[in-house]
Amino acid sequence: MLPEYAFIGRSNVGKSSLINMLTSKKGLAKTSQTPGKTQLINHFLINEDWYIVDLPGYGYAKVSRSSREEWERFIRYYLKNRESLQCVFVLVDSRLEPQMADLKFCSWLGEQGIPFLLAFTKADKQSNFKTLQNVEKFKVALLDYFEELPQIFITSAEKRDGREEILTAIDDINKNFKSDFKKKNV
Ligand SMILES: Nc1nc2c(ncn2[C@@H]2O[C@H](COP(=O)(O)OP(=O)(O)OP(=O)(O)O)[C@@H](O)[C@H]2O)c(=O)[nH]1
Ligand SMILES: [Mg+2]
Repeated sequence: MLPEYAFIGRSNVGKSSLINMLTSKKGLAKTSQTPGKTQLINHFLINEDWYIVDLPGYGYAKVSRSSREEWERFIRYYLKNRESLQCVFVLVDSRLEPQMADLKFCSWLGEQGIPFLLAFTKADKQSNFKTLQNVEKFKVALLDYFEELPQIFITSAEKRDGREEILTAIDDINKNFKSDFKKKNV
């Protein structure tokens, strides 16, 4: 069993772009200007060591309500039951003020005891000041739901910002995963 990391966020937030940036393989995860491009759970094996999972965006309004609800049920089922899932990267658009859909999703992860990290996307689209302002507002809003804040990354797929930080965080979690795994086999 290999450790798995799920990337999720609202439609068009830049999940597939961030995955491509992290893996350095352009075109590995399909990106698009049309929200809703990713409609399946896509697994990408990285270094034969761990998986990234590209999930379809939540809150995508253009598919029918029933198929959206079905997908959301499926994603929630996957997140709750996937044994190899180490943590979830919740992607948040750094250009926006805190969005209810994102906060609710984080709160749901918290209720389920699913560990998550936050990655703010598209930081190249505005000034650093504006990005940090939105990140700060999001933190304040999260504190309504959590006593402690998760680890936060500020990223740009365009400029490849945040790449080392995220890969280092994944590496650290992988190390623990491997030692646990070994213990069980001795
Ligand atoms: N400038 C800039 N554009 C970005 C960045 N990340 C994504 N984009 C653009 O945003 C759009 C959506 O990106 P995707 O990676 O397809 O988003 P997604 O979250 O996978 O979308 P769905 O699969 O539809 O849910 C594309 O036009 C990307 O080029 C970024 O860091 N900077
Ligand atoms: Mg996508």
